[in-house]
Amino acid sequence: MTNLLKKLEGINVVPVVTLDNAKDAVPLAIALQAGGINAIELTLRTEAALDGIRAIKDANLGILLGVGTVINKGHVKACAEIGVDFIVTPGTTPTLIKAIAEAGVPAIPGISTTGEAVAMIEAGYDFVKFFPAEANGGIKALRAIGGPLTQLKFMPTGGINQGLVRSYLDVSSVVTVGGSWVADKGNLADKNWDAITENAKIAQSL
Ligand SMILES: O=C[C@H](O)COP(=O)(O)O
Ligand SMILES: CC(=O)C(=O)O
Repeated sequence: MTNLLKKLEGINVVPVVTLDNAKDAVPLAIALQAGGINAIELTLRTEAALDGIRAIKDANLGILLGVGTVINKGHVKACAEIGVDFIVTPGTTPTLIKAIAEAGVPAIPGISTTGEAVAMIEAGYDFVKFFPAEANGGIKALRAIGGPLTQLKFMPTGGINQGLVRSYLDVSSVVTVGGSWVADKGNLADKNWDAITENAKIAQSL
């Protein structure tokens, strides 16, 4: 997983996006890249998601292509077939982690407790998602969970906004944070790519 971690270092925020229209995927990815963010996490929460993910893959933009809300074997298989760069899970079960291992796709498994974090260390991971970060106690909880687990790096996600990013990035175990505000629903619906580029620039400057 170290490779993936290295690729995400220096990216302040991985935009988490739930697409309603697959046709928006490529212009969105280009808008993020124009703002200096070379990664995206598209969630598998809509019908449009897989077509959007395929469109970004086929466009060969060089953006780090992540897929979120991966919660079953079918999702993992689809990600492996498309050849995405990484999988993100909101939470992780033994069945799911086995499917991910068998598919051989890099992943950032979601955890919210110390026990789950230890289970991911057991499974061979050194980089996990802390989700839902703010609802789970935010930075205070993240520091407490990570305290004894010095080998673990984190991508906190959930409830993190522009004002909170810097304080998360200042935690030494945090590599990057996930958040939906960079490519928010309003700007996506309006196809306001310039506004999304501007949000990305701001996120990268924090
Ligand atoms: O499900 C929530 C997303 O992963 C992150 O969204 P949020 O940044 O709006 O909390
Ligand atoms: C929350 C998130 O990033 C996911 O659904 O995987």
